[in-house]
Amino acid sequence: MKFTKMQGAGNDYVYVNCFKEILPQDIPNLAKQVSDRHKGIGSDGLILICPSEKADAQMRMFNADGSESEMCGNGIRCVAKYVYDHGIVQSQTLKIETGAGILSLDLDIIDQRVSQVRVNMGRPILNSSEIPTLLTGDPPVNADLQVGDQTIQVTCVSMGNPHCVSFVDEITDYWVHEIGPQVEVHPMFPKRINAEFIEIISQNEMIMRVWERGSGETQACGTGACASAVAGVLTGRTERNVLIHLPGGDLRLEWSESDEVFMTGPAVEVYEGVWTGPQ
Ligand SMILES: N[C@@H](CCC[C@H](N)C(=O)O)C(=O)O
Repeated sequence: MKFTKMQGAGNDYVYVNCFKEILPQDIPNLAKQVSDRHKGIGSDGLILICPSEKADAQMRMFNADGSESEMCGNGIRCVAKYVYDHGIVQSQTLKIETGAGILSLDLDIIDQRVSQVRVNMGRPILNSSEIPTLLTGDPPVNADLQVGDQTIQVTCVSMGNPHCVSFVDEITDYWVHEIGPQVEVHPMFPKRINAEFIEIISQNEMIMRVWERGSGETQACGTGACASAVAGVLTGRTERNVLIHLPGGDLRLEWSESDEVFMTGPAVEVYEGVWTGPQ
C-alpha cells in the first residue's frame, strides 16, 4: 500500500490515496498498525483520501487507537494539498466531503504547490447529541465538570467532532496528561471527547495544548483550535479573530459574524513510502 506522510502544525498522519489504492477490510486495525511509533510508520492516525459523488474528494479519518472521527482540521488542509499537488483536482478552491458535511477550502499556492489552506469549518454546534448532558441550554455552554477530586470549568463545542475546552492560568503536563485522559472518558461524554487546555495571552492570542480522543497528546488539533476560539468568545475572553500557538505551530482562527469558523494554517508533505504491513 502506497502512503504519504503529511503534517499540519505538527499533527502528523499517514495519508492513503484511495483513488488508487485498495485497502484491507479492517481499517481500524490498519490505523492502529501504521500509527504505532515503534512498530509502524508512526503517526497520530490514518487519513483516507477517497472519491466523492458530492465533492472533489472525501476524507475519512481514524485516530491512532483505530476509532473513526467525523472531522480533522489539520487533516483536511493536508488532504487539500494532496488533492491539488498530486493533480487529482487542480483548482484553487476545493470542496471536501467529511463526516461533518462538505467543507470549502481556499488554497494558497506557491511555485505550483499548496503551502497554506484556509478552511470554512462551518458553524460550531453548541447543542450537540455528542455532548449530551452539558449542552441543554442556550450558549454559553459552560459547565462544571467533576474530574477526580476537583471541579473544572469547561466549555463544550462541537465542530462535527466534540471538544471540551478548559481555560487555565498555566498549561502544565498535569493538565494535559493527568486531567486530559480523565476528561476524554468522562461519563458525561458517552462518545468520548477531545480535551483542550488554553492559556490566554490577549484578546487575540492564546496558547493551546490538547489531549485528543483516541490519540493522546498531539502537537496540534485544528478542530480543537476552532472550538477553543469559539469558547474564548462565548466566555468573553477573546475577540472573534485569534492566533493560536500550539506545540507544533500556529493556526489563525476567525469566528465570523455569519457564525462560520475559518481556520488558516500550513500543510506539509514529509515523504512517500510503501507499507508492506507487519510481517
Ligand atoms: N487532530 C484533529 C482531530 C482528530 C480527531 C479527534 N481526535 C477526534 O477523535 O475527534 C484535528 O486537527 O482536528
